[in-house]
Amino acid sequence: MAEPILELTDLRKSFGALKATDGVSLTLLPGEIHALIGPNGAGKSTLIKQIVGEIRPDSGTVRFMGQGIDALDVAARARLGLARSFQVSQVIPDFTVLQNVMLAVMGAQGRVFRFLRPALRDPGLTEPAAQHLEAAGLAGREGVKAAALSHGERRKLEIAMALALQPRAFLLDEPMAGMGLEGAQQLTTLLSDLRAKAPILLVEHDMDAVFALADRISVLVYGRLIATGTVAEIRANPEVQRSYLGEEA
Ligand SMILES: Nc1ncnc2c1ncn2[C@@H]1O[C@H](COP(=O)(O)OP(=O)(O)OP(=O)(O)O)[C@@H](O)[C@H]1O
Repeated sequence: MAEPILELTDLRKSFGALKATDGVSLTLLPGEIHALIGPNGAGKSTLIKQIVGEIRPDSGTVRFMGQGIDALDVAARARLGLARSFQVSQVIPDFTVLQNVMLAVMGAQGRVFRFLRPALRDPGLTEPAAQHLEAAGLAGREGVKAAALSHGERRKLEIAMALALQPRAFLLDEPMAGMGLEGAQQLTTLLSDLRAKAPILLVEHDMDAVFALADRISVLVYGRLIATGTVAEIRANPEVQRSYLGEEA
């Protein structure tokens, strides 16, 4: 089997008496979408925060691209290529779509410009930014102010900005939240293509999207993984049915 891009081993995190993460081990393999599902309060966000470095686990390890990253802070993990999207958004509403992605490229290149205006004409920024916009399905919208984008287009802009980091893994926290049916379908297609660039750990409540996209699904309940498997395996798992899917499956 291919080496995992991301590997969690026996992670544990308690808040007082509450075990928010209770011995979680999982892998994210090259090219896959691995969905993490579970009821509200199961500990999905707490797990993501331990991966990106916002919360220190009480015990257990996180390895990324074959390297232990437990000692690294959020910025150092991001520089290694761990891209988290959709929860914290740094889109600048008054800047155009292209300019927003250019700023992301600038940040990723670690370049510092004395004056912003000439920098925003620099082909070293415009060209990669235009490519990321195309990959995110926003070609033709470069000159529009970010504030004027629809909700779905804004998600695409966030994907383009995440692509600027040249990520080795995407951590996506509820990308479908607030999307209409059509927007959710478009985003599903986009995410499906995105896995070729980097594998995706997808936290999502929209089960249509999860079943359409996931190569594997892990189910978290009260901080514990109760199952990991393919869509068919998870749908057929009686414990998952009882604990989470219920009538949705
Ligand atoms: N900083 C904190 N201090 C104390 N308790 C916390 C803290 N963060 C999370 N919790 C608790 O840990 C548990 C897991 O929360 P978490 O937000 O990770 O769940 P979740 O699966 O992401 O939920 P949702 O699907 O609603 O976003 C919850 O009971 C929550 O109240």
